[in-house]
Amino acid sequence: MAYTPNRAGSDQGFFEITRTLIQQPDFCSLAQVLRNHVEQSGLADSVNLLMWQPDNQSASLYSVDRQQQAIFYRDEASLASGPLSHTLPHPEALYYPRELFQQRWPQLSQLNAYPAFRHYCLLPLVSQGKIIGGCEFLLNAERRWSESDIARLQALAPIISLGVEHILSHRQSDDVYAQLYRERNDFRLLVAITNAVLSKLDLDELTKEVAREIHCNFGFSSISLALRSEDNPGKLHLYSTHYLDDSAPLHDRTGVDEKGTLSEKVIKSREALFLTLSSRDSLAPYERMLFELWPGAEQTLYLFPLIFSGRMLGVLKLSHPSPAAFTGVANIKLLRQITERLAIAVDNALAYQEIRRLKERLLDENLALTEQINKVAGDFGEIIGRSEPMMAVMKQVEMVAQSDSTVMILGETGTGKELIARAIHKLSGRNGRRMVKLNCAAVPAGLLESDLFGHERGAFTGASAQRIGRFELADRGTLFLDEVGDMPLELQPKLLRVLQEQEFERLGSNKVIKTDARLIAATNRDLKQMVADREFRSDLYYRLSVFPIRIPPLRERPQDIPLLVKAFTFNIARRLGRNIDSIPAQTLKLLSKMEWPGNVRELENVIERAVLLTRSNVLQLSHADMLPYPALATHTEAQTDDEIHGEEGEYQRIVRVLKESNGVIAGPKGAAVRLGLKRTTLLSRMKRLGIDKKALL
Ligand SMILES: Nc1ncnc2c1ncn2[C@@H]1O[C@H](COP(=O)(O)OP(=O)(O)OP(=O)(O)O)[C@@H](O)[C@H]1O
Repeated sequence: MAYTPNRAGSDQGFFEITRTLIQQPDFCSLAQVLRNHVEQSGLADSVNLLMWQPDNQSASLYSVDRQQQAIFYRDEASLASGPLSHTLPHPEALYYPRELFQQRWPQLSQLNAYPAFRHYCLLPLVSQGKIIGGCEFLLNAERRWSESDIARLQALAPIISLGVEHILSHRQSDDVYAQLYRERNDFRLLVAITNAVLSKLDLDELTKEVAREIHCNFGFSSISLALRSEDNPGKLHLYSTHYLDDSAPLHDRTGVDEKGTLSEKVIKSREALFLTLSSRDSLAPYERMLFELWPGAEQTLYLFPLIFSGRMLGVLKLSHPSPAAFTGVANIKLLRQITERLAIAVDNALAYQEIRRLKERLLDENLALTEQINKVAGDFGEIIGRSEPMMAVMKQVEMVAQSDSTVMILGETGTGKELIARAIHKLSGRNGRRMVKLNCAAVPAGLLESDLFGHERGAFTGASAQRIGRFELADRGTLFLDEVGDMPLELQPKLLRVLQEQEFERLGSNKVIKTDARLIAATNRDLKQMVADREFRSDLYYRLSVFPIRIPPLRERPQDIPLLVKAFTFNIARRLGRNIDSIPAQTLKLLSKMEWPGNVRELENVIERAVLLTRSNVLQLSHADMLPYPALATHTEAQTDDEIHGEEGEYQRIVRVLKESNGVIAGPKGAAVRLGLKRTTLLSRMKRLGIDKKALL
């Protein structure tokens, strides 16, 4: 039907309105322009645009009121079942007087879009043969629409349809563009995150990097990775980053029980979990931290399971202190994709961590083995001694070896405490594993703790790599703590805890490590006195002294000396490629009469010197070699250790030998060898007695 110009009547008006209608960017402005037009031309008092969505069988309404305020109803069920539903099967104009409209659609009549009117007309809007909606005209006048009015309204309908088509195609291309733009950004982000995470093999670095990317791209303020512990089932290792301050995020690493946490729910269900919490009450203690960091705020949480190859590795937990704006399906989808990549990276990092741990363990094992092999070779493999006191010691060794009891070996320096410790280990059921040794006097106090318990990377300045402690190395074997009397007081409670609970933590870690190491301790100091002087904890003393074995000094068993001299001579001669097959009886007698302050080690040193100087097959020991050693006969058996080696005597002896050796401590001519002491023992004694070598020279 041809358009009849409005009352002012002109083709110009028709072109104007056509141009205006098809230029509108959205439905509201289209409704506004239409209303102005029909009002001015007296065709109607208001206009509603109804848009039909066939996908979900719903309709939306766009309109403006008299004050030009937009009116919009989306998906109103009453719209879809209103007059529009009648034009869908028969695309024809519908007319109703008010009374009938109100009667049939009382609900619609309540809406702002249907103010007072007398006559109602609905024209279908058609595009490419399909109904895309309808245009409602409301007239609030006594008069009804004339034939020519209806003709003009009907001529308007296809132009309105064009306007709607124009808006829809624009909207579609905008949607397509937005979709493409979003997909491109998502893809970029995925590539960036994948590159970032896959290049990080260290879990700390990996989690920091992931947190940074997620914070920058999604605005989450708290990002945590809760990883299940392989060694401790039921425990979670947490790596968290909190963005209270963008330039200085707070990194936190801790271990918690899995039970009762939100992560536990996700781990069990293997499903993501989204929730908003307004109170901390239902949360596990560590999860409450969010409410402490952001007091008074609600927390929106997103938890995604980290699954790789069907294996549940843990949970990625994201939170934000207000109802967040990331509930869009696309963002959730993107976060899921990020989580999938993160799971691969976490699996890689865990595998790398394991390889590094095994490598370190292997290195440490090799070192320990070499140490052990050297030691065994130097020990001649057996304990020499037929004297009564030594036989008693051997009996005690046999008795205690098979049990797992802690043993305390007491005795002066060089009496063979380490040898006895090795014998206990060899005779025990643990002999298939190693005996690990730690000399508490040889390690600086500050390093002793990490030597014993190990440390994590970064636990303290200089801890550039993770280290396994001696307790871990000695697992299922034996740990020999030599010079235990030199253990710093502050470290003693930790040792006591391991003895009581068989567990400890590495420095810088909360992970509890179980140990099944049997402990053998040794000391040449008077621990009882140290307890009285409060230099040694009494609880530790009693715990260590479950089974004490005292090794008698050589002067209490001179009858062992000939045996020792023979064994040392032949073994040393063989080692040095010398052929010595006899020792003069006189020499043996002389040696048996000497007092050996450094005990067996000192005797061994003297024999080694003698073997080196011997030019025949008979051991030659010059008188001069014996000069530094006082004869045993000068002391009676009743004399105590302290009387013979009192602090004063020991002090003078060390000072004298230090002077004689020009302050040289180590080496064949050093003071340690001459005193029959280990270098470390001499150094710790000098420290204890306040001897400053520099002041002597
Ligand atoms: N009964 C023994 N038979 C054979 N060799 C022995 C005996 N006792 C000690 N030795 C030797 O003497 C040296 C010192 O022994 P060991 O290191 O066991 O003594 P120690 O009491 O642990 O010394 P320290 O108090 O200085 O730690 C070692 O070379 C060891 O082989």
